[in-house]
Amino acid sequence: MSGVRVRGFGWRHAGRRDWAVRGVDLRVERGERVLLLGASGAGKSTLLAALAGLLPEDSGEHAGSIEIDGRSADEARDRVGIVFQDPQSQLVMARSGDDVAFGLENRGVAAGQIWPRVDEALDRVGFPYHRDRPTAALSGGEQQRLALAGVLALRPGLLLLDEPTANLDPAGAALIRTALAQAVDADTTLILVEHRVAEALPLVDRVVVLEPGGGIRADGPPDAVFAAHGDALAAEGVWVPGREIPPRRATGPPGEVLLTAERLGQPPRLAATDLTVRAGEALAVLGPNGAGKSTLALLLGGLLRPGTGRLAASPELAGADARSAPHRWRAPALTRRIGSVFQNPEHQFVTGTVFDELALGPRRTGTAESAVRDRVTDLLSRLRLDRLAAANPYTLSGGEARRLSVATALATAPRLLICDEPTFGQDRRTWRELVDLLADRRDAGHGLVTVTHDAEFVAALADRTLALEPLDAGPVRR
Ligand SMILES: Nc1ncnc2c1ncn2[C@@H]1O[C@H](COP(=O)(O)OP(=O)(O)OP(=O)(O)O)[C@@H](O)[C@H]1O
Ligand SMILES: Nc1ncnc2c1ncn2[C@@H]1O[C@H](COP(=O)(O)OP(=O)(O)OP(=O)(O)O)[C@@H](O)[C@H]1O
Repeated sequence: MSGVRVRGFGWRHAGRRDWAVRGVDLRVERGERVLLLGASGAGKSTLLAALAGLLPEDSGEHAGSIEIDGRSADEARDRVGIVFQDPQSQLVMARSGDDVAFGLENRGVAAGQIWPRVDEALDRVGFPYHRDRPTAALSGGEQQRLALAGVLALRPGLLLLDEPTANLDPAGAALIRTALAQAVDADTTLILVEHRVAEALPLVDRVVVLEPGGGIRADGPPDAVFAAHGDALAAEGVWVPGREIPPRRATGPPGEVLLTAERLGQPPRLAATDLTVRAGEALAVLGPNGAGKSTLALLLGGLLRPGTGRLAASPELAGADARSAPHRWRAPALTRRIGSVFQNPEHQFVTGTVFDELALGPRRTGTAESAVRDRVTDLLSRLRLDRLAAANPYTLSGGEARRLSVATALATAPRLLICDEPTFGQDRRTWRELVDLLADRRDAGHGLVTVTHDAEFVAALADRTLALEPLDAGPVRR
């Protein structure tokens, strides 16, 4: 028997009342290519982790069974390759090439084959550096390419990918799709989780939709699934291809200047950049992986001291503060003036519950407790996080964690909000809710800077764009 057999499978994470997945029956034959869909929190990542044998018994309660090529998921681990939603959590070695080689060594690949396979995999994903590049000096998109190279090098029989192109620029995402199409041969089974359905469709021949709360909502060839269930799936949050997304343009002209950057740079991560940020305007920062977008976000957010050039806040943003450079402001003043959402939400949380995480900023800036409660309750409900108020932030799904990090930055009602990839990993419904929330802030006169690869987000919300040029890393030597 070959392929994947899931029978009555369920999993309830320790500490949670609700089952993350339940009653799932699924058969996937060897060589099939499946797109696994479902609303944020429907249990897609949990099911992938179960298939990869990565849900330890003591971390939750389990029902039903999983078999891969006739073996349990635990026993079949050497046939499976998985790329997690957060690629950084997967990188273990200090040097990029060693990270890919590590997996091959673990699986007993002959020594003479290891480095040729490492270099081939790095080429396939367009990794732009020599294999000695430190993993700590990679941008988000570069980390994602490396995590993919690590898995493709293994040539696994079952390939499990959780949002593998979410951090990539459009050219990088297209390259990865080509690499995947080549890697997935008749002997390889692919199960792909990807909210952006249109981009994933060329890679798959079947769509399986998880029903939040249990079971499978729809299963079959993509055209048939969307023809039969398109309206219902769109209403539940699935990105059904071909549906219009109404834009949210600014309702008035931009207001006062909040920040001015002149020749602002951070060699070698960001070349000298000029820009102004205004109140009542949504500015989108675009550019290829590694161009310095996240570095610019940290600089504008006052979280990194400028390497070169100058960054100054206007009196409109700095108030009576004599210091105009945001990195010189004390923490409470900075939090009130500028909110930052990092690229990796899971590195940002500091308290034990979702509620406390949201309350932290307002409490630190001296807001009265009753006002804190009102504000937190409002954000929880707008971002569909109410049922998770008591959950530990580190146990959230990818999409839930992303929404929490945006809500956290908004909780102090800062005049300026800087977001690094705010919409990554969102289903269509939560994406819309995030866009509306950010648009409301802009229309209320707040400034908004977003770093993004999300073309739909730019089309829906951005009033102005700034495209960073690629940094010239020179030709790659392997
Ligand atoms: N380690 C954990 N401990 C407790 N609960 C968890 C844990 N991991 C996930 N959950 C919960 O299980 C549910 C399913 O999460 P999962 O990550 O599988 O969803 P998902 O469909 O992949 O969502 P997304 O599209 O947002 O990434 C969510 O409600 C989440 O909060
Ligand atoms: N700690 C670091 N030390 C040295 N170089 C770094 C460090 N972090 C990132 N870099 C490099 O700086 C450049 C800019 O990184 P940054 O994360 O700002 O890019 P980005 O445009 O946000 O990329 P992505 O779209 O992939 O997220 C990249 O070439 C990256 O390899």
